[in-house]
Amino acid sequence: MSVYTPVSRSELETFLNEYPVGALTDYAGISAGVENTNFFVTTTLGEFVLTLFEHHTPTELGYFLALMRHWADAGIPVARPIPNHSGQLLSQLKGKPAALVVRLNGQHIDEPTPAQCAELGTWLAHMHIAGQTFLQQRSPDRGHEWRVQTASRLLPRLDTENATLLQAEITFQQTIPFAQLPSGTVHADLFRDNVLFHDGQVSGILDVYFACYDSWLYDLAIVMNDWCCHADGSLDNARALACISAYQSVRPWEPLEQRYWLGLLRAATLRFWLSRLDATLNPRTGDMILQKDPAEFRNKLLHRIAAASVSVDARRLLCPLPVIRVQEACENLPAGVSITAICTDPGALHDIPAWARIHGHTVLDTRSEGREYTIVLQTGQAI
Ligand SMILES: Nc1ncnc2c1ncn2[C@@H]1O[C@H](COP(=O)(O)OP(=O)(O)OP(=O)(O)O)[C@@H](O)[C@H]1O
Ligand SMILES: N[C@@H](CCO)C(=O)O
Repeated sequence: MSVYTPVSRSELETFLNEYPVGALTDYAGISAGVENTNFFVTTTLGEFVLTLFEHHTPTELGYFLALMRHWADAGIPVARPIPNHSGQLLSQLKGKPAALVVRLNGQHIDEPTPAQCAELGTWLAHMHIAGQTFLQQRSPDRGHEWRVQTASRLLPRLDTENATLLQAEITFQQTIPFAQLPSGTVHADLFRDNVLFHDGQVSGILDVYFACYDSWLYDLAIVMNDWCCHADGSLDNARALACISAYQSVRPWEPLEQRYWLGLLRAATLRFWLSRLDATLNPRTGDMILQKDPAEFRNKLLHRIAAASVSVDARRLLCPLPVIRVQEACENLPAGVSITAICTDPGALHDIPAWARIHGHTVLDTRSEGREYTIVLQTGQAI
């Protein structure tokens, strides 16, 4: 992260006196990350990471530290928190809640291979399964409700193009039944900068501070959008397939997950577009603040939308064919695909939406321009 709260050497020495970690030899602020203040700490007995939590409550932190211990006990390579002399995992420094964890070996990977994406997909599925025996639950702090509220707060500050995109995406997101999707404890922020690799294996899963109870596949979508993309934001099929297959070899998807996968990929891009936009428009103060680019996720969202779009051009066909053409085009489509039907028959403005509603799809827009009629639908279930 960025260092929001500076810590002097003598303050750190006093803090470390409460831990069985020996005497301080060196420490340095970590510039990666955006949420908390982190330091690498070297003592006479080992290497550690000190985190000062910038906005979480002690209750939430109790959840995160207990989860780290739970996942570590289950063999997941997360950093194990160190108890102080009183047996507490959570302490205080500079008036902020603070914790000391073991520093893990390994390096971040900028350009993962399909094999590394598969390795990560496997670990993510194991984390989801291990999470089933973790009995505490925490609501998502960047979940659907947050996305809707944040969008409405930021919309007036966006230019027309971005505002139109954001508004349309929020409308689409309302069609996803988030509460019905198979859910459990998820990491919710498993980007490349939160994973360490050593000798081709995952050696560290870091930064569980967005972990919560949410849709498992949304967690995989977050991974996919960071690990399996080309520079332009489009998905790299080889990496995406490797990651999904490895995940499913441990935990196969349920039918509802198959159906809403495309929508969850979009939800996961929207989440990070919004959080980065928010951080840009409402910056926090501190030293070494790292600001991540919102446009990266706006572009990813555009690619996910385009990948989930079908256009039906029925302009040369006669009434009542537009509905049949839409039906044909939609055959076997999963939910979350947007269908734009263009026709010259004014009856299509009524017939296509009526057909769509019967089949559980959502009509996003109907408009007419001269003698051309456009209907935009969102599939809500396999047709
Ligand atoms: N236990 C650890 N072992 C090794 N390196 C670590 C450890 N914890 C953190 N780091 C390093 O510090 C960086 C920042 O940590 P972390 O991701 O937890 O910060 P954050 O501010 O919460 O970040 P984010 O922006 O990802 O939410 C990591 O990317 C990693 O390089
Ligand atoms: N991983 C996030 C930052 C922390 O939530 C991002 O890249 O925007």
